[in-house]
Amino acid sequence: VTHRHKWEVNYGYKSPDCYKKLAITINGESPGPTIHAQQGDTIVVELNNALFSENVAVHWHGIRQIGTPWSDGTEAVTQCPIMPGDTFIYKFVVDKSNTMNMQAGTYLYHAHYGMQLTAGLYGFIIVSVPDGVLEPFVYDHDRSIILKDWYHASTYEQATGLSSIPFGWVGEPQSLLINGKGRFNCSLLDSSVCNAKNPECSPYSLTVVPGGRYRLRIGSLASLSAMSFEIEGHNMTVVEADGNYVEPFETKHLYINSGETYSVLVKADQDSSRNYWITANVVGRKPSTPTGLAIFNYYPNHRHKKPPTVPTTGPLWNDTASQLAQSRAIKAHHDFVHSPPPRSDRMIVLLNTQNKINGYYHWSLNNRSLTLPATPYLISLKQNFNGAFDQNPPPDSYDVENYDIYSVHDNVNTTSSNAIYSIKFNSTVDIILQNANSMTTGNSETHPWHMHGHDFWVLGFGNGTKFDMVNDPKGFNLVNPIMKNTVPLYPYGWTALRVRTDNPGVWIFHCHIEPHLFMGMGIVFEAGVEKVGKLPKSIMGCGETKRLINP
Ligand SMILES: O=C1O[C@H]([C@@H](O)CO)C(O)=C1O
Repeated sequence: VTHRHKWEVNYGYKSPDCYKKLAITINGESPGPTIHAQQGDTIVVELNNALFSENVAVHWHGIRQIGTPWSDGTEAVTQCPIMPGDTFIYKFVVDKSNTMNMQAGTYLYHAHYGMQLTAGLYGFIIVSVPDGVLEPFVYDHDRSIILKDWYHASTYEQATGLSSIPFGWVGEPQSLLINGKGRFNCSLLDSSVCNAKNPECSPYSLTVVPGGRYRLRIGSLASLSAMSFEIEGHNMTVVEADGNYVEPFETKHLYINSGETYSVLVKADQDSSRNYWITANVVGRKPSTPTGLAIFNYYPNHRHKKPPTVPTTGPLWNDTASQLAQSRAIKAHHDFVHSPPPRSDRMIVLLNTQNKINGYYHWSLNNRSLTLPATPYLISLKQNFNGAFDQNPPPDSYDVENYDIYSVHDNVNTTSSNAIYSIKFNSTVDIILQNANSMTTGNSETHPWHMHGHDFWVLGFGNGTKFDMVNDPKGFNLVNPIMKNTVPLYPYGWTALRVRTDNPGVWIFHCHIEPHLFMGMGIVFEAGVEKVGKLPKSIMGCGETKRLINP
């Protein structure tokens, strides 16, 4: 089955939290329309860029693009950006089987150009199982909630601040949006700018029937904030993470980072004469954003009847131990374990640092801060445009013995680079993400890392630098690790991943905090690019690819 969508991407004034702001919309909406499909279906999105002054590209987050690496939607990596006025057709399967698993589940889409995710270009992709296939859990109703943090400053000002001297950090968001709705305190502002009576910012209300069993799909496309999510008085049973079935576990708070999706089961089994708060709170960074609010509405109470209670503020923002405990509790469902290969062919250790290059703030991996080339890597590699990017590969590790991750370093050897890793096709690679102190004394931040084109096994998390995969594999879960596409790296800690490079193409692996990616926090790798079929002309038109279209 093929699902065809026509999207017009355009500017629009939106007031999701009552404050009127210039946003980037799809067919007039932010969040954009949800894409629904069954596993194995084909999605076609005909995207017209109606932004008169900027390019666009859209990434299908969690969809592996097996056989269609040019549809990954990553500007400068897999395609030239879509220019103003142009129409581009994305076409891909959700999800073709590879050697390991099929992927029914919960996915996302969002802009992958500049900071257009922050401007509001985001939404859900929901892939259901084929008819007759059973999932390892039951529910009566399927609902979804997308989380976002929201800024009032324009993303152009933010991007300019990030790339200026003095550095202008984006700061904490003004609001948290639940299904595109939040509430900013308008009392000090003119009603033409901030109107508390605007129906656009009435809270999202999820109506449930008493006794009903709900599958709630929760995804976050925050620009910055990790959040804890809670439904007052109701426990949640986690059953899916990033499109993979989880050994069920119960929790009161769900921690969710940007780029992650979860499905939880919730039973509407509480006192049905009232409504309950749904809350989202910032964790991982010191919050200065009010709680995001929505209503868990028991039918037949009025949808907007206020719960009689004070909204929950969630767990302490800096209770890293409980966030780590939840990450560790996520295991593959016992009937859906895809065991990782017992050993790897290569290990890449990535030291995450914040540093300055020529006075500008950057984020770097092993002293390389990613800059993107004018010609997309996928095309350069297929066409042997060797001059299009730096041909010296970045380092596989850093000075593990001597680098003190607990102190501030100048990292004076750091450079901006568009070099990439070349990894053997169909090999097994371990990636150790190693956190460190930022440029602020006593501070290390949480970074959600997202990989394109692959799910990886999450082998383990720890504090400090003692990951020691070779000598102490005891600390790693090789029995029932969950596969994910996005995983957190906690302050002063490490996260260990294993991945099979079984998807020919060029892929980015990056921090999903949009300003951090903007500041260079990612790596690009190539595997099996010689196996990629003929590239469509539609991805070309920029940099050195101009001569391919007009020889
Ligand atoms: O990249 C960042 O910069 C600021 C701060 O470190 C410097 O202002 C911050 O909190 C980040 O996450």
